[in-house]
Amino acid sequence: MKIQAKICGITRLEDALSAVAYGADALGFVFFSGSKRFIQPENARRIIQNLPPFVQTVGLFVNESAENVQKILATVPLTLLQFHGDESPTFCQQFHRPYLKAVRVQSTDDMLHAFARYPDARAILFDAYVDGEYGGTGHCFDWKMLPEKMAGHWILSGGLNPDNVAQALHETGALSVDVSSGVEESAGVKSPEKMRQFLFACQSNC
Ligand SMILES: O=C(O)c1ccccc1N[C@@H]1O[C@H](COP(=O)(O)O)[C@@H](O)[C@H]1O
Repeated sequence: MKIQAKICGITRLEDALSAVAYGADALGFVFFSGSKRFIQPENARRIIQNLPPFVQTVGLFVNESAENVQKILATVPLTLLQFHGDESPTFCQQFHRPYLKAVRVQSTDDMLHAFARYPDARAILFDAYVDGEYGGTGHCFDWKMLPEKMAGHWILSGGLNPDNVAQALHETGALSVDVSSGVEESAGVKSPEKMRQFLFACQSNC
């Protein structure tokens, strides 16, 4: 099975085009003003307009107001929403768009409950729990916490990088991965070489 990979925290067109050239399936745009990777909606729109048509464009939100999410949706052609805060199922559903719900994992139960709580999510994304942070931390969680059987589609995230992604895929059996800080040169600036190595490791895992 082909591994699907998302590169998150895109802020520059050249990084987006490199990620796509190296085989990324999805690009993430962070609309959370508390992030070092925050992008203005107009800039995200300009980047997306220059992408080939079949690349998924993911808008990442953290406890944003519904009004602001709607405003961003009116400006930016997003194909998927990623809710990475404490959003309720009702909140996530109201936009009538496919969405991912992120869970910052502290236990196996957290993961199992997420599928029951967000039954209409396209996938549940498992990220590391870091006190006081919402994501993009570069920390892994203990992959041994992953349950034997998942109740739906899921995405492995948190602290992945070119050096550990092959091992992560091997140990967890994940079919989809998401990475942000592990393929950067500096916050919000991606490294073409790290993205190439990361995506090559994913493709070699088929
Ligand atoms: O990337 C961010 O800045 C960010 C901010 C707030 C919430 C989530 C964020 N990114 C997501 O975090 C995970 C893990 O990132 P990393 O690879 O450990 O740096 C990933 O799913 C990003 O989409």
